[in-house]
Amino acid sequence: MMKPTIIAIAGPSASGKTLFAQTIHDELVDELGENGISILYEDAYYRDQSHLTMAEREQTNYDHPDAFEHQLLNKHLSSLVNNETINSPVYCYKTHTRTNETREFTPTKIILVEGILLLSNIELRDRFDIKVYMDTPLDICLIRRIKRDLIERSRSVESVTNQYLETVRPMYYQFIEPSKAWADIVITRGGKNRMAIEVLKAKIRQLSKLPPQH
Ligand SMILES: Nc1ncnc2c1ncn2[C@@H]1O[C@H](COP(=O)(O)OP(=O)(O)O)[C@@H](O)[C@H]1O
Ligand SMILES: O=c1ccn([C@@H]2O[C@H](COP(=O)(O)O)[C@@H](O)[C@H]2O)c(=O)[nH]1
Repeated sequence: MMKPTIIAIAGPSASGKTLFAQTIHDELVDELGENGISILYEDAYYRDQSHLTMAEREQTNYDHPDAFEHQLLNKHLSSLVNNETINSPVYCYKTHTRTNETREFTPTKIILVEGILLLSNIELRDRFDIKVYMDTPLDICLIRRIKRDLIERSRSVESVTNQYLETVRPMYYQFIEPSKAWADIVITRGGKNRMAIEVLKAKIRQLSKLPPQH
């Protein structure tokens, strides 16, 4: 099999990274066939915190690069580029730690990697063939995050807004926003930007036919 092409989709929390990646995946998966396209999540590489109490886990700064095991993600990306299967961790937002399961992840021609701090880390950055940044305004992200986290991540409005003020917003300005400078493509208006989806799909179709120029 040809060497996988790795596409990073970075940007603030609730900017639409997951929706954008999932839409591209779902609209191309049949066309690209078996081993065509898959999504890997940076969030899966949040550190295991099973040794901490729930109260301690709630104090973690999840928007600082140290919250992630980026070294393991980097090692896994290296394996995938060499067409080796990996076992990605599986993270649970409700318990704030990894589960006992892993996800067997077989390399595909196109691998979309999605996460907040992918472009802030130099080793990771070097792994990506295309770097995309979702440039959704922070107030829109906050509204979407409140709605999503209440339904999907068992949070209260108070916990989301406290976390936003204490860590999410300051870490955005310290690490995420500056990492936009590394992006090849900056996308406005979030995960439903139809033209951006079509442009990425066209590039992916082209890359799926050609051996990548590494
Ligand atoms: N352009 C958009 N319009 C409306 N809702 C959106 C849009 N983009 C994303 N969302 C919604 O906002 C929430 C956060 O999006 P998500 O893709 O999970 O963001 P991220 O992966 O960046 O954290 C989700 O509920 C998603 O469906
Ligand atoms: O245990 C956890 C782990 C992460 N978070 C928050 O999640 C977002 C990143 O995920 P997105 O899907 O990009 O929103 C990050 O901002 C963390 O604050 C968490 O709250 N708890």
